[in-house]
Amino acid sequence: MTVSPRIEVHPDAADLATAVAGELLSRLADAQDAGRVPHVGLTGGSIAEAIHREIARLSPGSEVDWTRVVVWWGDERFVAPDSADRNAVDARAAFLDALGVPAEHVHEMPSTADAPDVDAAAASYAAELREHGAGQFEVLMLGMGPDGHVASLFPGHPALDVTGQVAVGVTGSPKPPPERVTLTFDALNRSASVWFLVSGEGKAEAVARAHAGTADAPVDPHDVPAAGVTGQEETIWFLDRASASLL
Ligand SMILES: O=C1O[C@H](COP(=O)(O)O)[C@@H](O)[C@H](O)[C@H]1O
Repeated sequence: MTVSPRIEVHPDAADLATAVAGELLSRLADAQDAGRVPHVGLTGGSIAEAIHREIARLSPGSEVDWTRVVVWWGDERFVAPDSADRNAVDARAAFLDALGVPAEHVHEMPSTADAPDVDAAAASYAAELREHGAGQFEVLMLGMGPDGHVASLFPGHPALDVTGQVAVGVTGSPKPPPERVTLTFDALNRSASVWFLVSGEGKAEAVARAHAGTADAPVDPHDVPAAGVTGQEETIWFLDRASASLL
């Protein structure tokens, strides 16, 4: 069953970051109360960085036990492990290290130090994920680029058509760096909750295009890849006013 996406608009990027961080802490605490060890999918990008800082700030006032949280990524740049281009480098610096998430619970995608090429990196991450439910995260957070890309699935790119795989290597990404690893649509669509995190006027047109579909004429994910991802139980688009301005 597909559940209709919900749109939540916040005044600006700072409010959006605070709201998402607060909601995530509350979901994680609820999951732990219910006896689960929540698995969360992280993303990169400008608004994600602000959210990570808010998670670190708000966490001490929450009930979340970070030793019982497991983190994964929806996509990653295939570069050196300590490169500032890595999505994981920001997340580690902003909150994972400070909050004491155990190293064995932090599942980074392979870097150039871990795998010979993007295909090997994708195969290795897929195997790791398959041991843990192949991407059935409690919450999967995703950014969206101004071109509508999600994770590292870019409009018109062959990776969009990969099925029956959990992860795929990407070469020739239109946004640098060119080599990346991304979860496929199959895997991105397995999570209970999918949260899109989108801010800024530069994303307004892509947001409007992602939501322009109808039952008879759905948006083609080849044009707007973000439109091809939904959660099993909920899909929430967390927007600021600027990114929602063309809805
Ligand atoms: O390249 C990427 O871009 C998107 C969005 O980034 P933003 O800076 O435009 O917010 C991000 O979601 C993705 O994880 C990342 O690899």
